[in-house]
Amino acid sequence: MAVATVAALLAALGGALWLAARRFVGPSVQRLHGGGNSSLMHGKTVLITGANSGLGRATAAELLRLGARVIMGCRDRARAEEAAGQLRRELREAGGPEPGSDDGEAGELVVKELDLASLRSVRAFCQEMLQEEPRLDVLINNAGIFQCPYMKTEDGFEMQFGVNHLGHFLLTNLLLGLLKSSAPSRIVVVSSKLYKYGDINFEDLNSEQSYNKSFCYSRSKLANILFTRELARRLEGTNVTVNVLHPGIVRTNLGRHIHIPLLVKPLFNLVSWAFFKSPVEGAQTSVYLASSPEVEGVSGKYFGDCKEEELLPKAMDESVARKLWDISEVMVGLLK
Ligand SMILES: NC(=O)C1=CN([C@@H]2O[C@H](COP(=O)(O)OP(=O)(O)OC[C@H]3O[C@@H](n4cnc5c(N)ncnc54)[C@H](OP(=O)(O)O)[C@@H]3O)[C@@H](O)[C@H]2O)C=CC1
Ligand SMILES: CC1=C(/C=C/C(C)=C/C=C/C(C)=C/C=O)C(C)(C)CCC1
Repeated sequence: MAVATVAALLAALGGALWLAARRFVGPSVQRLHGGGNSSLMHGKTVLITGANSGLGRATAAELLRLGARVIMGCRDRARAEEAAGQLRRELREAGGPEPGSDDGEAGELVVKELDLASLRSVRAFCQEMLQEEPRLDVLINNAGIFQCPYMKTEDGFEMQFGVNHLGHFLLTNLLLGLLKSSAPSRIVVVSSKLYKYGDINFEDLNSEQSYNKSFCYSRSKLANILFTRELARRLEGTNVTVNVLHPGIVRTNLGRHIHIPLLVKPLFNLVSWAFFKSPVEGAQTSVYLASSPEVEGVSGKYFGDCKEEELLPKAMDESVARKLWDISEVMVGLLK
């Protein structure tokens, strides 16, 4: 018994040391696209949804560093202003471009209110964008909600499908004119590998007959991919590209609806610290698709770790993609 306890303690200690070594010895951040060019995004305006937290915040930081003017589309103004203040401080400390300096609008951060769970908010946001912004070079559909209890959006849609797919569907459609007039321009969609476990069950898109929070998340992420592929088809010849990505597993606030007993939480934190990507690491594919000359003209593709990846046949089904587009148009009121 005593031998078994000592062996278990030694194994735990060894494991902890190995994890610590893995964190501290390896490179701190891998910028997979070698993004050291601090003027790559000068003169470009980028809109990022959900930019106050996690991947969106890290994507904003990286694109600011590359000289972009970044609009943060966020549902909570106070949280967004706090994140914007931190991002401005970090940029100053890193010696990046000062807003209002000779670099013009390089490094400028603008906060605008956008609640993707409200079609009214999406419409008001887009109206403000069209009135105030002369151009939009990159739209990053990043905001997301993961495995929440059954909830409905203001317009009566199941929350994960409503925010992750429908809100972004309306947003993108209402901004397409601005993106086209700013071409060459790009749309980047943040999906997840978990799309593999989803299906588009057209007969119950609001999950009123049954609700499974994992399935509904996966379905919304499959919808992101089908949307991207159908939009790429519709945008052929316009010089507006659209690509979709999975970021890997990343240490963010996305797991806020997962209940973990208090006593087990430290173990989860240790595991995520050791094995999950940091937000900056997770943001690299978004930044790559938003800025790299390597993907100029590339459209309708799926990426992970800055490389194109294959999709399951269900994510490439053109008839499902078209049907989802048509139904989404009706759901968000673009077509009566
Ligand atoms: N983290 C991961 O391992 C993975 C993440 N992803 C995807 O990455 C994207 C970013 O998530 P991540 O950074 O991890 O998670 P976070 O929870 O840290 O960030 C999500 C962002 O989305 C915003 N958001 C949520 N609901 C709404 C809404 N109704 N209107 C506007 N904004 C909203 C949040 O705002 P607020 O702070 O106000 O809640 C927050 O800014 C998501 O699309 C997610 O599905 C995909 C695969 C893996
Ligand atoms: C680590 C960790 C958590 C787990 C989060 C997870 C497991 C999120 C996974 C998200 C994925 C994989 C999304 C894919 O699209 C909790 C529960 C918040 C508690 C604190 C530490």
